Amino acid sequence: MIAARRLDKISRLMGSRATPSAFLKAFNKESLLWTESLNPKVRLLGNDDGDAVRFSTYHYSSNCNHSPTNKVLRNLPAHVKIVEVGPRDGLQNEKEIVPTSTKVQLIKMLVSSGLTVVEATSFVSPKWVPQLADAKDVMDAIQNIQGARFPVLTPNLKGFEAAVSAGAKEVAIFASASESFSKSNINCSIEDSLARFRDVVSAAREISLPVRGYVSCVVGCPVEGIVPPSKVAYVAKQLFDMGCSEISLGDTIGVGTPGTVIPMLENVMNFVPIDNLAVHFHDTYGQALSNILTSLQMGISNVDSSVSGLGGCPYAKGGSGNVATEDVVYMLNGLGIETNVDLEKLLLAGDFICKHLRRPPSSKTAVALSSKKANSKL
Ligand SMILES: CC(C)(COP(=O)([O-])OP(=O)([O-])OC[C@H]1O[C@@H](n2cnc3c(N)ncnc32)[C@H](O)[C@@H]1OP(=O)([O-])[O-])[C@@H](O)C(=O)NCCC(=O)NCCSC(=O)C[C@@](C)(O)CC(=O)[O-]
Repeated sequence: MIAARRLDKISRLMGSRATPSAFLKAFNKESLLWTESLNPKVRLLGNDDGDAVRFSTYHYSSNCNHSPTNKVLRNLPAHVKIVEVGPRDGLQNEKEIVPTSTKVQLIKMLVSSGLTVVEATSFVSPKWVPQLADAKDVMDAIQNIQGARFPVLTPNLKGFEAAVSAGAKEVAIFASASESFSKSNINCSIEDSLARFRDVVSAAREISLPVRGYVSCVVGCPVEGIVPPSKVAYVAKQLFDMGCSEISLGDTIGVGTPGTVIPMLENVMNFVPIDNLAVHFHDTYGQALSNILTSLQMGISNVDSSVSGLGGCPYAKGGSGNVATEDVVYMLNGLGIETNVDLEKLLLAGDFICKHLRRPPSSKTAVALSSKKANSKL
């Protein structure tokens, strides 16, 4: 039986989202096992028959709709927030510059499918990313669209000020866990970028604007190869400590598998509360959905994706598009996880932009449904 004093301490630690090491320090294995059985928000990781048992505090949704008897599914969140990045991450990498009116129509269709966060554009140098040079015009045209938030990327104060005067209500800054990628993407070192971002976050704070922080190259870098999880955790912590409300962890070149994603997430979770984390997977090796499922099982409930799998960073050679939003929604529907997204309407948005780009829709879901339709006509 655990004494009342100890119980009180356990609940205080849980309330404060204590790190696993704090739990380890404060309690013995028995009390943790006991706590786990009472509260699904605390979970043991690894085997528990040695001295070096690893513990982790995962914060799960309390109203999860899965049967607690299913060990694989019981820890999944009941709801996932999808951050649609197609109009920004998707279109920044297209050779052809998409007209503003097409971008705006795409955003409208995405919102009408039920997506509540649509990253609209970037206020970056038009010399670096000419595809998004019409950022102000896009923002002007979407001002009156209801039902969604439209964050935009801002690499520095110049971009932040332009975004705010164009009506942005939410911005995102983007750092990298790889020194080489930081230089090629934003032309400065990681430390210099963090100093710039502090200025952006403090300017945003003054006008109560939420700031999202990206960390790129969280498992691999096109130049440096493997990126150590501790570097990712360092940059994520810096962004969180400076005031970012959500940290999106980007596998920019899509090389991750659950084998590399799990240790990376474990490291980051030691410093950033899980509710403030999002995952952003590119699908170069077809691993994005397994990485997302793994992340959900670890307690993440914010997922970035791009309609029809558009995307890629012009400064990340070898990377391919993001995971397709249609495929994420299909998987989440299958798992009984709410997204509030209407898959049919989302497919229409994918079809719309792919027609414009003169290519067939490339989400697996769109391909499967169109061949099903074709077969049913035979
Ligand atoms: C950061 C800079 C600007 C530095 O670029 P720089 O050349 O080092 O900047 P600078 O301060 O020396 O300025 C050079 C020129 O750019 C102008 N400038 C300076 N800032 C801005 C601005 N905000 N908006 C418009 N113009 C700007 C500035 O006024 C000047 O104009 P000039 O005097 O030559 O006419 C540049 O490197 C840049 O714009 N990089 C953006 C690259 C980018 O957008 N990459 C893709 C997004 S990141 C990504 O996709 C990854 C992510 C987020 O999806 C996650 C993942 O997948 O992992």
